[in-house]
Amino acid sequence: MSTAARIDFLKGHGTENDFVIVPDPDGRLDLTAAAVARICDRRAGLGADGVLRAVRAAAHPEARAMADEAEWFMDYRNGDGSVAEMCGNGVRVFARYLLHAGLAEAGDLAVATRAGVRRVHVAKTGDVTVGMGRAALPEGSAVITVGERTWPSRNVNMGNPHAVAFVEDLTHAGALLDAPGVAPAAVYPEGVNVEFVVDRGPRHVAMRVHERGSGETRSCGTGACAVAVATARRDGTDPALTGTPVTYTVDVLGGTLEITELPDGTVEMTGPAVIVAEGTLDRAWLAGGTA
Ligand SMILES: N[C@@H](CCC[C@H](N)C(=O)O)C(=O)O
Repeated sequence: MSTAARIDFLKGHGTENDFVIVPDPDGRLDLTAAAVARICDRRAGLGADGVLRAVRAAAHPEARAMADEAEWFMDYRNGDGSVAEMCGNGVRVFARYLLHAGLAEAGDLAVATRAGVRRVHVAKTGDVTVGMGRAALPEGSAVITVGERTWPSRNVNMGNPHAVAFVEDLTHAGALLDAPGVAPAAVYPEGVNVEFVVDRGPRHVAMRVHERGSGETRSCGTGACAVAVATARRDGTDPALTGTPVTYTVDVLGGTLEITELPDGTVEMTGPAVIVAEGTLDRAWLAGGTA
């Protein structure tokens, strides 16, 4: 385990879904759930929706099997310290970080995640495109409740679980300070990210999200993919049936993402990813001290 007094970090965001990036190439850092929650605290810490620890795939037990395909593993944690399988905005920011740090060249690269290897196209500047893999549409659906209102939802898995509910007005989701009701809870034994969706125009929707482990965020990349997939089923534009790719523009509170589903069921996401700051964290503070 590394014992340096200071730990490097960077801060970045993708459509205002913000992350603290912790470079840990050799996997030496014992990044506990409590330490992640401390970093993500918006008052007493740096503030972020989640943490992206950058570890060489060969140095991480969960990623070693992917090391032939991807040099780097994105160890993603939610703001409360919990582990999640995948983060769509995170993987764009992660790729931007690799370029920024000189650890990868512009062009095509692969990133190992708990949901498998994701292929990313990243230019020197501008948007980043990620192959998000195949969406799964598991059996079972849940009813979402906020206050007096309820909606049926569509179960979409993008490596992580989503419940997509079409609503009349995004304000009906309320303040989203608490997680919406999801019943029956057994549909999502590991918890779920909940998206609320309204139409904005042809193949254009807007969403809000309450994320498992992070609360309401200003964007969720896997959530936007889940929304596009659910909307294509609703609209009858499912590429597996039409044989034609379909692209949805998904507005989130922090910007806009373009999501394309291909006839083979794979999903691509394009959107911004920026690094905004770099610094060091005090190890004693991270371990729970007040230093
Ligand atoms: N914001 C992310 C999703 C992060 C993980 C999620 N909260 C979960 O627990 O599944 C994204 O951009 O996809």
